Amino acid sequence: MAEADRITIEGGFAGFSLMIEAGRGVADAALAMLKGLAPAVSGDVVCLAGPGKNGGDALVAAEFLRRAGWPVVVRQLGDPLSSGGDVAEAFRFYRGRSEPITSDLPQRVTLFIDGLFGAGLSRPIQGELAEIVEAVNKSSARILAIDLPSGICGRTGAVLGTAVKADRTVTFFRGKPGHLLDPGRSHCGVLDIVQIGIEDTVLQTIRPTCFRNGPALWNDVRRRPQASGHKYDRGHAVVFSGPAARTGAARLSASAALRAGAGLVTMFSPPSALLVNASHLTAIMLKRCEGAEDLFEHLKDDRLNAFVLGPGFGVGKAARQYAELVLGAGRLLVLDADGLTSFADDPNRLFAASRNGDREPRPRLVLTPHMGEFARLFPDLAEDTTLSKLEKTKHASERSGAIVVLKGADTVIASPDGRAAINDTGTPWLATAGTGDVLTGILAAQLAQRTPAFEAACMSVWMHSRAAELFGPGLIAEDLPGQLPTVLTELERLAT
Ligand SMILES: NC(=O)C1=CN([C@@H]2O[C@H](COP(=O)(O)OP(=O)(O)OC[C@H]3O[C@@H](n4cnc5c(N)ncnc54)[C@H](OP(=O)(O)O)[C@@H]3O)[C@@H](O)[C@H]2O)[C@@H](O)CC1
Ligand SMILES: Nc1ncnc2c1ncn2[C@@H]1O[C@H](COP(=O)(O)OP(=O)(O)O)[C@@H](O)[C@H]1O
Ligand SMILES: [K+]
Repeated sequence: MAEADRITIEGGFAGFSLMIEAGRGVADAALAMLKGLAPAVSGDVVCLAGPGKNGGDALVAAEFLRRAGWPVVVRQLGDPLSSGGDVAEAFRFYRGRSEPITSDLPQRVTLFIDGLFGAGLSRPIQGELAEIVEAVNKSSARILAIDLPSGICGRTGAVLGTAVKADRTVTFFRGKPGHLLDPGRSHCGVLDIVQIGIEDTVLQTIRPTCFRNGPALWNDVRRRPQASGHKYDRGHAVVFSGPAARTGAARLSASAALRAGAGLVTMFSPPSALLVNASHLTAIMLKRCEGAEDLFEHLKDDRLNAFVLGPGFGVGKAARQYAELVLGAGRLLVLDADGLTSFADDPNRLFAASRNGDREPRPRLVLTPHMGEFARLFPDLAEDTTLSKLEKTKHASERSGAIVVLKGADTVIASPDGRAAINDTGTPWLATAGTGDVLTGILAAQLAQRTPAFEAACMSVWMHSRAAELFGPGLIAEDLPGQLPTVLTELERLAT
């Protein structure tokens, strides 16, 4: 954002014009929150203005709200005139009341506008400032944050000291990782991104590598059935089943793979589980697979192109051998759950198999850990409190040569080439047993259809979340595959 600012100002756009547009965007969002209320009988709109440009934005917004007839009070931290530049200009632009900030906040407040700190937060909020933030959070008034809720780190989403819990956050030009990564995400409330005169062309110079996940990122490379296509054109996905008492997870994955567009799906089952699998499967095929030799034979059919290993499989030697055989045969692999845990004692062995002597420049392995599984493969990264979830995932991807999907409410997807995406869609109803298994199947279907692995992973995470949103409350894992046709229909509509 600093670079976007710099290029824009260098191009002849005055810094204060950006601040005017930012303040106007904040005032518009405030007016939307105040809609239906009458200024004459409402409490004050209290603008908390910090010492930097975030405070400058607050002062500009205060002036627009004052002109719109609202009773505005500014509580100022520091001396804006001594800050100079755009902040001093904003202070002169504001024609209303201003007092130094203390923890003794006005009593009748309709709306707080939080312009204490934004991108310039440089240390934890402490002392009286922390008391002020807590008093704001406790008040029954609504809270609108400028750029970032004060106390949230824009790079990591972490709370530094304490942080404002906003109902709404207005940011400018593009979002920051801290808007999408927890706990920042939940402190933002509804996120509005407003345009303030920075041209999209600055992105050609900045070349961002981190994205908010969504169809714009991948819908044009999404593979779809061709008019004269054959089922083998859509790939043949394979899911490894666990033993007789643990077959459900693999079936969830397999049915999601079929629904998500794989042309064929086969379950490879140990002999003990053949009967129980057979009694549940129809369109999904079933093959006996007992040990490395069997798998080696099966891999001679090179139409089998994308594999899922892990859900319900069991931890141990078999998982390690199978993963190495599949990768060694040049196939695509989604490794999840027990498949990941099986490499906990020797993650480098997995990373070596992933790189396969670096013969293939494109990643063929996708790891889908939740934070617990991630910590088993990347303990140092998991422990490092200086790294954001985004940075942890990026480092893990670089180290392993695999696409890494670090799951959670704020799933992060990273590629060894440096690209990353943060997913902020979905619902908390996804936190239920088996939904991760469904994700592996959706992913295998995209890989089977030969979508590049990073885009395949981003797309699958988004489709999985969208399926949950469409189903709504009461979701269980079995419900997700049934929503995929609607998700695919929506994506078709977006593509045309
Ligand atoms: N990018 C864009 O396109 C545009 C950006 N704009 C706006 O600019 C904002 C960034 O402005 P900014 O760089 O002046 O930083 P900001 O967040 O106001 O804070 C810096 C001040 O806070 C202080 N301080 C920090 N932490 C502290 C703590 N814990 N406790 C106490 N003090 C602390 C810090 O002190 P220092 O670290 O220097 O000692 C410094 O004085 C951005 O968020 C957006 O709103 C728009 O105007 C339009 C275009
Ligand atoms: N609070 C949440 N909001 C949105 N998605 C969530 C939330 N909690 C979990 N998820 C998603 O649900 C899935 C859970 O996967 P996982 O933990 O592997 O469960 P399981 O092993 O039972 O299948 C992941 O895709 C994760 O991103
Ligand atoms: K703020």
